[in-house]
Parts: sequence; structure tokens; C-alpha cells
Amino acid sequence: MSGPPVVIWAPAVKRLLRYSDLVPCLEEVLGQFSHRDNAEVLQPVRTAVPLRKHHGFMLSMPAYMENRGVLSTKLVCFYRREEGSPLPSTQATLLLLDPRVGNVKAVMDGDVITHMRTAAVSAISAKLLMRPEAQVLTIFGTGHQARSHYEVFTEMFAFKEVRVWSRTRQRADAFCQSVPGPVKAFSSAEEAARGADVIVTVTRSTEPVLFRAWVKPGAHVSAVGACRPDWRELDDVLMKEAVVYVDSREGAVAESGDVVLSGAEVFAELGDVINGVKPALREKTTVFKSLGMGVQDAASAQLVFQRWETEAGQR
Ligand SMILES: NC(=O)C1=CN([C@@H]2O[C@H](COP(=O)(O)OP(=O)(O)OC[C@H]3O[C@@H](n4cnc5c(N)ncnc54)[C@H](O)[C@@H]3O)[C@@H](O)[C@H]2O)C=CC1
Ligand SMILES: O=C([O-])C1=[NH+]CCC1
Repeated sequence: MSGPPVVIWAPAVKRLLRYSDLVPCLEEVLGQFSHRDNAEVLQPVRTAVPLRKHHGFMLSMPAYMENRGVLSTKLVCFYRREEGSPLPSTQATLLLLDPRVGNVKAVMDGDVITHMRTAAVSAISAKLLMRPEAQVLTIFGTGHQARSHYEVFTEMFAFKEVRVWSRTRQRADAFCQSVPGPVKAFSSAEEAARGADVIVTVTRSTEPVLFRAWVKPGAHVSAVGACRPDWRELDDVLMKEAVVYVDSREGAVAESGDVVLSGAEVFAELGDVINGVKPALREKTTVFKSLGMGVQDAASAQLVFQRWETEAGQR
């Protein structure tokens, strides 16, 4: 009989996980995922259970990577909350198992992992798809994902200007005051978007908030919100005119309203670009439609657990 699982909660995950480890690790994982010809990476399309009474969904996200020896599942609930609600809009918990015997080795906070791995994957998309001379970054939204995207994008790239848009000027100003570097607050989405080289949309909107008419030709858009088949962040024209990259084709056609409702063609997975199977069309306007994957959580959880074991061995 195996012992009880260790519990690794948010402050420890935050201490143990570093973008400098996460970004190269996830780049490798995205490439492995897109090699559909081997059994190394197994990730079924996630299951979504509607929580109708509470205006939310529970996603179950299992993943197995045979060669890495990592088996995990994340349970994440997300809700449509009224603005200003004191309740969290997303809560995630991750179970890390030993694939040899099936016991749960660790129960981890999944929130920090979700914030960091999503931002790390967007940063990989920007590294692959933005123009080398990119100078202006715009972030739509001021929530958890906006913060983690700000952190990794300013750690990895030297933007000359960072902008943030929120539906209220007050929230945009509060965001600017809470981050370490200079950020310009905008109360007009159009003004924030026009002229930007990279635009990250991390809102909880269910309707388009970013329109092709505002997007500079050759810009790169990382669209992170709108993770239900009837939710949108981008308009049809942008989706149809841009070259669309995704994390998982199966996920995108099942879950992304921006892909499904616009009828846009998916050009490639990020992993195809990493594997050299599809080109990175940096000179074109590109959209990376992110939905999130169980393998990203699995690899992140393994990094946390390995560091936790190292720390425990030193105690
Ligand atoms: N692609 C992925 O892997 C993941 C995607 N997500 C999605 O990313 C989005 C942001 O997540 P969090 O930052 O954790 O949420 P959050 O609740 O912390 O922040 C949401 C932000 O969206 C803004 N917002 C809400 N309704 C809006 C509307 N109608 N128009 C414009 N802005 C609006 C809020 O003011 C807030 O700034 C969500 O849609 C979430 O489902 C979350 C985790 C992973
Ligand atoms: O991948 C993820 O964890 C999520 N995607 C959308 C909401 C949560």
C-alpha cells in the first residue's frame, strides 16, 4: 500500500515553478504532443460538465506522457461571475499519480499552474510568431491571466511599450499600479489595440472584444479567453484573415467559439511549428488560439514535484 499523497499548495507552487524552467519544458511538450504518430503523449479531449445552476463548468483534464513517466489530471471549475463578485472565477486542483501503480503522489493547487503554464505557452507563441522588431504589447483584461502574461512577456521580451485595457479605467489603473514596470492604461479597446505588435486577449468575454479593423497588419494575437464553443473574443474577419495557430486541433474544433463560429481554417498547431512541419508565418497577421491542455498541466506538475522532492531531500 502506498503512503498518502503530499499536498503542495499555492505558495509552494509559486516558489517552486519558474518561467525559466517552464518555457523550455512546455516547448518540448508541445512538440511531442503534435507528433501524433507515437503513444508517448496521450491526452483525450477534456470533458466539460455544465454547472448550470451556478453558471459554470467543471473541466476534467487527464494526460499521460509515457517517456516522462508523468500521469495527471486537473479538475478546473470556471464561472461567469458578476463584475466585482468576491467569489473566484476559476479554481483548479491537480492530481499527480505514479503511472506504475496508480497511486496519487501529490495533490497540488492548480491555480498557479494554470496561470503560469497558460502564459508560458502564449509566450512561446509570441516567440515563434511575432515579428522580431515587435515593440508594443497590449493586454486585454486585468485578471489573473493578465498578470501572469504580463510577468512572462516582460521577463522574456524587451517591449518598449506595454498597454492594458479593461472595461473600466479604474481596473486598468489598478493593474498598472500593481505591476513592477511601466504600463499605460486605456479605457478604449480600439486605442489600446491600434498600432500594437502583440495583443494578448485574456478576458472572460463571450462576445468579440478585438476586431480586425483595429489590428495592425503583421501583428500577433494570443487569444486565451473564450474557451466554450459559443464564446468569442475575436471577430469573424480577424479569424478568417489571420493565419490561425492552435495548441490542439481536436480541442480547437470542439471548444473554441472563435474557430467554430467563424469557420476559420486552422493552419497549424504550435507543436507543428516547433517540429519544423509547418512554417511560422511571422510576416502575416497571426492568431494563436489557446484553450489549455492537460499535458501542459502534467509537465508543470512534474517540475513542481521534482523541485519539491529536491527541497524535501535537503531538509
Ligand atoms: N487558454 C487557456 O489555457 C486558459 C484560458 N483561461 C481563460 O482566460 C480568461 C481569463 O481568465 P482569468 O484571468 O483567470 O479570469 P479573471 O476572472 O481573473 O479575469 C477576467 C478578466 O476579464 C474581464 N472581463 C470579464 N468580462 C468581460 C467582458 N465581457 N469584456 C471584457 N472584459 C471582460 C474582467 O474584468 C477581468 O479583467 C477566461 O476566459 C478563462 O476561462 C483560463 C485558464 C486557461
Ligand atoms: O486549460 C485550462 O485550465 C482552462 N481553460 C479554460 C478554463 C481553464
